[in-house]
Amino acid sequence: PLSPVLVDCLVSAPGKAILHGEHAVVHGKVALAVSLNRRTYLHLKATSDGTVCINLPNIDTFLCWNLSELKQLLEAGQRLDFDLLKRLRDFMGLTNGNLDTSNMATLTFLYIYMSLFGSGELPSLKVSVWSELPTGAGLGSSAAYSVCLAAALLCASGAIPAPLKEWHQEDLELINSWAFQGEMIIHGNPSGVDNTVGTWGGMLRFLAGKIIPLSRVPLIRILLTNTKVPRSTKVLVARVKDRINKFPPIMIPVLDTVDAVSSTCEKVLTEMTREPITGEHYNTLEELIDINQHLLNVMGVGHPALDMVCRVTLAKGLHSKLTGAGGGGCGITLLRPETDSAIIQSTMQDLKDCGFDCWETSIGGPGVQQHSPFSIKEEILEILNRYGVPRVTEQEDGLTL
Ligand SMILES: Nc1ncnc2c1ncn2[C@@H]1O[C@H](COP(=O)(O)OP(=O)(O)O)[C@@H](O)[C@H]1O
Ligand SMILES: C[C@@](O)(CCOP(=O)(O)O)CC(=O)O
Ligand SMILES: [Mg+2]
Repeated sequence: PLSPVLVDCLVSAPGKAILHGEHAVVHGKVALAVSLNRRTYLHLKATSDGTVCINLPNIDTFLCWNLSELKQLLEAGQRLDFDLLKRLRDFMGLTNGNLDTSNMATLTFLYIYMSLFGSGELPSLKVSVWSELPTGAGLGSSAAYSVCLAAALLCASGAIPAPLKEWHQEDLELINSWAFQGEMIIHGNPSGVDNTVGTWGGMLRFLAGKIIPLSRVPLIRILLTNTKVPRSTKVLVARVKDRINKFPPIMIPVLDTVDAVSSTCEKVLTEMTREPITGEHYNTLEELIDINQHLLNVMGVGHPALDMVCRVTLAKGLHSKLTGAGGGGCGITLLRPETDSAIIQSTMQDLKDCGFDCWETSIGGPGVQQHSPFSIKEEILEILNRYGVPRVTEQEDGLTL
C-alpha cells in the first residue's frame, strides 16, 4: 500500500530556564520556570523512498531506516508503550546503560513516530532538527526537541491542524503529553515542567503536573552562563533520588525548603508587579538565589565550574545559581536594573576568560509555533536546507505536498 499523504511542517519550541525548584519539582514541589528566546527548529518532509530518516546536526547524528524493517517491530493490535520501547532498544542494539546523546534522541524520535503511525501505514519521511540551545546544558534542549517532534509528527499524522492552522488548547495539550513521553525517555523520571514551558512559553509556576501561568511578571534581566561541563539530566535526577532514599530525614526537609524558596520568590515577583520595584525586592531575590544554590549543592548536583560562576559574578556584586539539572551545564545570574552596563560587560568577560559561554537573555518567548519558511531566520533555514529541505523559491507558503 502507498504511504499516507503527509503535510510538510516546520515547527519550533523554546528552551527554558528554571528560576527555582529544579529537582524538587520531580518530587512534587513547586518550580518557577521561564521560556527563553533561543529555540529548537524542526522540519518534517514527506519522502517517497520507503525510509524514515533523521538528521540531527547538533549531535552529529544522521540515520535512516527501511520502513519494512520498522514494521516488523509492530505487533498487530498491540497497545504501543514500554513494550515498543523495549523492541526499539533491541532493534537499535541498545542495552539499558547504553543511552548516549545520539541514542536517546533517536529512540525518542522512533518511539513517537511508531506510536503515532503504528496502527496504520508507516509513512516515508525525513526529519531535520537544528537548535540554538546548547545540548545537555540545563536549558531544556531535550524538552524543546521532544515538543518539536510531538508537534511535527502530530501535524503529519493529521491529529492536530496543519499546515499553519491555529492550534487550540486541546492541540497544545496533546503536543505536551507526547513531548512528556519523549522526556520520559530522555530524563527517566521527568517532572514535566520543561515540556510544559516548551509548549506554552511564558513564565509559569508548576506543581505536580498543574500549571499556573504567571501572567503578570516583572521584566527581569538575567545572564546565562554555560560552563560547557557536560552532564546528563537522567543521571543527575537519579543521583538526587538515591540521596533522598539514603537520607530521607535529611533530604525531605531540603526539598521542603526549596519549595518555600520558590513560593517566596513567586510572592516577591508578584509584589514587584503591584508596587514600585525597590532595591529591597532585588535584595530578596538575590538572597533566594544564594540560598537555593547552597540547597542544590546539598542535593549533590553542584560542580566546581558552577561554584566558579557564583564566585566570579559575586566579585562584581551579582548573584548566581545553577539552572536545570546542574552537575555542570548552565548557571543564571540576576541583573539588577541599576547594574551598570560596564559591570555587565566586564562580568561577561571574566566568565568568558574562564572558558565559559555567556550571554544576556530576554525571557518569556512564545511556546511551540508553526512557521512558514519565509518567517524563520535565514541562517536556520540554511542549516535545515543542508539536510534536504526544499529551497524556498516559487513554492507557496502552504507546504502541502
Ligand atoms: N538539537 C537536538 N538534536 C537532537 N537531540 C537533542 C537536541 N537537543 C537535545 N537533544 C536530546 O536531549 C538530550 C539532552 O537532554 P538533557 O540531558 O535533559 O539536557 P537539557 O538540559 O539540554 O535538556 C541529548 O542527549 C539529546 O538526546
Ligand atoms: C532537574 C529537572 O528539574 C530539570 C532538568 O532540566 P534540564 O534537562 O537540565 O534542562 C528535571 C525535571 O524537572 O524533569
Ligand atoms: Mg532536559
